[in-house]
Amino acid sequence: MDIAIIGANGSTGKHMASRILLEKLLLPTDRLQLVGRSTGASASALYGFRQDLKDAFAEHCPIIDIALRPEEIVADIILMTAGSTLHPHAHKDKPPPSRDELASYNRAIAIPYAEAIAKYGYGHEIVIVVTNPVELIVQVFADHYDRRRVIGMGAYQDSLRFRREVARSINVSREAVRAMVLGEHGDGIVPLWSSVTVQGFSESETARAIRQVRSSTSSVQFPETLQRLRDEIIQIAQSGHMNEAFQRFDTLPPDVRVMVGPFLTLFSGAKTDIATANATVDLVKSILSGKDTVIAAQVVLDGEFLSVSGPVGAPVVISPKGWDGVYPIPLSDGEQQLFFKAVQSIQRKLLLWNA
Ligand SMILES: NC(=O)c1ccc[n+]([C@@H]2O[C@H](COP(=O)([O-])OP(=O)(O)OC[C@H]3O[C@@H](n4cnc5c(N)ncnc54)[C@H](O)[C@@H]3O)[C@@H](O)[C@H]2O)c1
Repeated sequence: MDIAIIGANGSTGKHMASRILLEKLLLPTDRLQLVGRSTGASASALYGFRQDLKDAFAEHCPIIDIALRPEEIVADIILMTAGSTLHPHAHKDKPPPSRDELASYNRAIAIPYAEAIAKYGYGHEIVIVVTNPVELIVQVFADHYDRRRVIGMGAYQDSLRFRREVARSINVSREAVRAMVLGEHGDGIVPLWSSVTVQGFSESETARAIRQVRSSTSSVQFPETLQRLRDEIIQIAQSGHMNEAFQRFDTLPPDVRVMVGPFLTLFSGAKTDIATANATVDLVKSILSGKDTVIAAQVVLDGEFLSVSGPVGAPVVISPKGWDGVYPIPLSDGEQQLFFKAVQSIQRKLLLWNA
């Protein structure tokens, strides 16, 4: 089993590499490939990073290889995390960060990798996309390669966050909560309250707990609530009271915290790289386990879920072969409306970004 990390010199890539070695996911005969650019800082820094990894994990290190061209990638699982990231605009006169800003830059980075994997790869690689905007980059890879082997991380991580935030609000452990977030990894997230189950709670106890912590009575009202509460938090953060902003954040409803949490983290000047790397490696572990698992992830659909075509966060069954099919999870009317709105929003953006 070989794993390649495209963008290994970046902060998310580095955390992924270190966690993969820490968890001993690879045997000494397996290979971890660190992929960077032949120009720029990674051309030399990756050699130093490899040395640091060897130093840290000497006893159980796999072969660590460096690739500085897309066509040199050889791996069974490819983690795509190269690209520009959101920068905080923690200033009143500047607009909040937008995923749109990243699109054309990151699309141009992804295309040569997608082309090279299609041309030189084994044909069985699984590509996990972390780079944002995740729907666009998933589409880029699926345009060149088997769409069933391209999985975007956004909805997976949003679902983990949703589970954690629901658990925190109702005072149980995250492991006790099952829940999914579909739609867009961004403003068009669709938290599925109808999918929430809590271990040890009856249906009526779960419904009561949800009523107490949910942001809006219906999913359709969620975007408006999210916008209003995010604006409030931004205002507090922009006035320089970061501690107060995080304190107010803690009182927000769980579905709103899913979106505002990473936003506020970036706004504070920190990054979401550790959580993202951890979630990505968890997904790799799920794939390696060989068991069919249902997750939410960005995939390119061809009518399999609610007759939608194109990239969107959907419930899929993953296995070592990629995503085998969708899991037909029922959505409430409001959730379905929100989901279709997210699909339209993604498609509008893709038209713009691909023009
Ligand atoms: N899905 C999520 O929840 C999530 C969370 C965090 C970051 N991200 C995304 O992951 C990406 C990386 O984020 P980061 O914080 O690690 O950024 P970073 O700037 O720390 O790292 C990006 C790395 O990509 C490398 N790179 C640029 N062009 C390249 C190329 N052509 N080939 C190989 N490497 C190249 C850069 O040298 C850099 O090392 C961003 O697009 C970011 O938006 C997604």
